[in-house]
Parts: sequence; C-alpha cells; structure tokens
Amino acid sequence: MSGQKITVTNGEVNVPNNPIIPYIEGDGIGPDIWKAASRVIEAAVDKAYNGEKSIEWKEVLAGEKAFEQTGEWLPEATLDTIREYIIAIKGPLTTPIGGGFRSLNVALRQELDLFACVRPVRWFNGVPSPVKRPEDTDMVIFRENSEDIYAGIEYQEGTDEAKKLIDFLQNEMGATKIRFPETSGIGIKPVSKEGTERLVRAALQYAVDEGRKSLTLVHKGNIMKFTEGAFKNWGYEVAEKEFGDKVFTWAQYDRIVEEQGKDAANEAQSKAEAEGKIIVKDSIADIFLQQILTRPKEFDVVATMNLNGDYVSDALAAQVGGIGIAPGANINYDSGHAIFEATHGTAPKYAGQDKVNPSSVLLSGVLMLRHLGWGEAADMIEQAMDKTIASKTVTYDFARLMDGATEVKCSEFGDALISNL
Ligand SMILES: NC(=O)C1=CN([C@@H]2O[C@H](COP(=O)(O)OP(=O)(O)OC[C@H]3O[C@@H](n4cnc5c(N)ncnc54)[C@H](OP(=O)(O)O)[C@@H]3O)[C@@H](O)[C@H]2O)C=CC1
Ligand SMILES: O=C(O)CCC(=O)C(=O)O
Ligand SMILES: [Mg+2]
Repeated sequence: MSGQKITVTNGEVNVPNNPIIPYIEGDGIGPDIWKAASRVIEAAVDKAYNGEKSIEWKEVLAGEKAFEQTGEWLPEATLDTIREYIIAIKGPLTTPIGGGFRSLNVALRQELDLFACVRPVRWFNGVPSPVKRPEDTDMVIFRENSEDIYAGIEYQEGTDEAKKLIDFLQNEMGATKIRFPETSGIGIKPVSKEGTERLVRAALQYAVDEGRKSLTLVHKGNIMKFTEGAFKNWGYEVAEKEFGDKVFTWAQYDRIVEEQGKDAANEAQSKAEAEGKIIVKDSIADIFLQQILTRPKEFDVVATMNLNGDYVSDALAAQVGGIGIAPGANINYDSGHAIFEATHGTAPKYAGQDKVNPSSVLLSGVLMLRHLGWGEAADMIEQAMDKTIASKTVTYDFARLMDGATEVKCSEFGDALISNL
C-alpha cells in the first residue's frame, strides 16, 4: 500500500488512512530511540485500526548523517519535504558549544516558523521521581519558539560586528553600562507583540479546548522590562481582547483592586473560578522555578519565552521522572506544519549502546497521533506504558531509582511495550 500526503485546508489538517510522515533519525542516541519508538507506533496503529490505517515513514536527513551523505548539515531537500508533507517527527540533533554551526533544531523551527513548542509534563504511574507527590505536576508548557535570545543574533567578542554594535550602543544609544566593552561578546533579544500574541493565543485556545483551569505567563519582566515585561502585558491584553468572557486575568484583578478594593477583586476572581473561567496570571521566572516544586498544583498551562521555556522544560521533566520521558511538539497553528520531538538531546555518552529510554520520542509520537486525530492508537501506547512501568520493566534511568526493577535495553523496552499493547 503506498502512502498519501497529509494536506491542510483552511487550517484543518486532512489525514489519509496511510499518511506519509517524514522522520529525522537524529544524532547520538537518535537511531536507538527512533528504532524502538517507531516500532511501537506502527504496532499500536495496526492494532488500534485492525490494519486499516498505517504510517508510511519517509526518512529525511539532518545532522551528522546528512553531513556524511550530502556534505550539508541541513539539506534544503529536508526542509522542502517537511514543508510538503506538513507533519514530521525527529530525533535529537547535536549542536556544538561556543562555536561551529548554529543549532539545527532551532533552524528547523525557524525555517518552518513553528512558533509554539508544546511540552506536556505529567506523571505516569510508578515512574520514580525526586518529589514526594509527582502526581501533582500536570502542566503543559507553551514555549515561544521563534524569538528571544534563542534567535541566534549574537556577535563574538573581538569581531568587527561586536565592536560596531557596541560603538553604536555607546555612542548613539547612550548605553553606559557595558562593563567591559573591549572584551564583550554581545547578543540581541527580540520579543515582539505579534510573536507573543500568537503564542499566548495558542496556549489559551488549548486551555479552552482541554478545559484547563489556568494559564501562567512566566517572565522576568521586572529586569527585562521591554521584552519579558512586554510579553506579560501583551499576554494579558490578548487574553482579555480575544478570550473575553472565557478568562479572568490578574490585570483585571489589579484594576478592580484600584477601583473597588481587594475584597471586591477577590470576590470577582472567586466568581470567575466558580464559573469555570480560565484564570490568566503571571509569575516571575525565578520564583516560578521554586513554586513548580513546592506548589505544583497551582500551575496548569504555562506560556513563556524561548529561553525560559527551555529551562522550565528540563526542570519540570525532572519532577515527573526525568528527561527520558519528556515529549514535545513544535507547531505552527496557522499553516498546520508540525515537527514532533523529544525534549532531551543526543546524550552522546550513550550513543549506540541500545540503553536509553525511548519514551520521550515515543510520547512525542503519541502527541503526533493525537494531532492526526488517531487518539485510539495514542491511548493504547499510553496504557501500554502504564502497564510496562507498573511491572517494573524499565530502562536504566528508571531502574537506578526503583527498588526491584528489571533493567532492560532500549529495544527491549520497546518489545515490552508492544507485548502490552
Ligand atoms: N531538540 C534537540 O535535538 C536537542 C538537542 N540537544 C543537543 O544534544 C547534545 C547533548 O546535550 P546534553 O546537554 O548532554 O543533554 P541531553 O539531553 O542530550 O543529555 C543529558 C542527560 O540526560 C539524560 N538523558 C537524555 N536523554 C535520555 C533518554 N532518552 N533516556 C534517559 N536519559 C536521558 C542522560 O542522563 P544521565 O547522564 O543522568 O544518565 C544524559 O546524560 C548537545 O549537542 C545539545 O545541543 C539538547 C537538547 C535538545
Ligand atoms: O538545539 C539544541 O541543541 C538545544 C535545544 C534545546 O535544548 C531545546 O530546544 O530544548
Ligand atoms: Mg532544552
């Protein structure tokens, strides 16, 4: 049976019974986790739909494999294929530190304008966790994926570009606080109204569709007033303007305090909660990182900028068992393009050992199946995950934290999941 293309009409994704889905195997542990995860996805789809649906995988190249075969790290053909087939899934790709080429992962997001990085964080029964009540953590991070310091606009110390920019800042913009101008590298942090609005809009729409209770805007707006502070203000504005009667915001709360006092504001918020409105609030990033540990129940959907979202993703993943079980999706809600990928990287020390946990990329596949409307197969994989973990058949990362566990290889964990489907 030959596959067919996924298409998009008026923002709606049309999925045939046998979609062609491009995949990037990834560097480091990529080949191991992809092999295990793709087998589980195939088996679940086959079982859930009695052979009537199937995915035709189409390999596209990026990273080390692409460089070896084509001399390019991210061939144009890969981008063209993902543009054409709309939905893709990828393993992790290596990024050199402090020099060399810029992140291919970020480049893919930028090229396809996948503006929302969506990372759900929830606990699976039995997964070992460093916190007492991991079940209290149930959040979905919406990380802005196209702007911020992550956009890669930075200039190396000592270069003409860095000197020129520092001169400009000092001589034309009145910047007096660059402490060591002669030896500074310099980076730029663009944060826009449009970029913020589309991200917060997507997060709020998700909160409405999924019946979530709150949305927290996470920022460091006290220090970075016109980037992170503006993100907070624009976030409240878009919530009130576009989601009017579905939300109650802390900006509204503050206005009621000013006009009618604190009791009236508390009453208005309680009424909104009782009516099932989504409470839109904000939190400064440093205290947020403390409170997700100490009071995780108070947070639900989270919208934040690119770099904060990166830090928050790995920190929250730890609370529910670690980066071995942390899925994600990069989505453009307007064009329908999406690339699903794990939160973790290439874990180079484990490359080729058939050792690590394939759950992050597998659960990214589960997000993909839900995105395709194939919820039955997605449910089946999650149930198999619960069952397999409950039987204490796990990879090294969980085994080292569990009493009485049977440690299995990456591929064997895939086998166990398939037998539990
Ligand atoms: N989207 C992407 O493709 C990403 C790519 N990267 C890139 O990956 C490379 C390596 O980054 P690094 O900072 O080491 O972070 P990694 O996420 O690759 O690995 C850090 C540690 O996380 C644990 N880990 C990662 N994946 C798994 C897994 N599947 N199962 C179990 N444990 C896992 C291991 O912990 P332990 O040592 O405790 O066993 C590992 O040593 C860099 O080049 C970085 O830029 C990083 C993040 C995302
Ligand atoms: O692209 C990279 O190498 C790192 C990206 C990353 O950590 C992330 O997106 O979470
Ligand atoms: Mg990261």
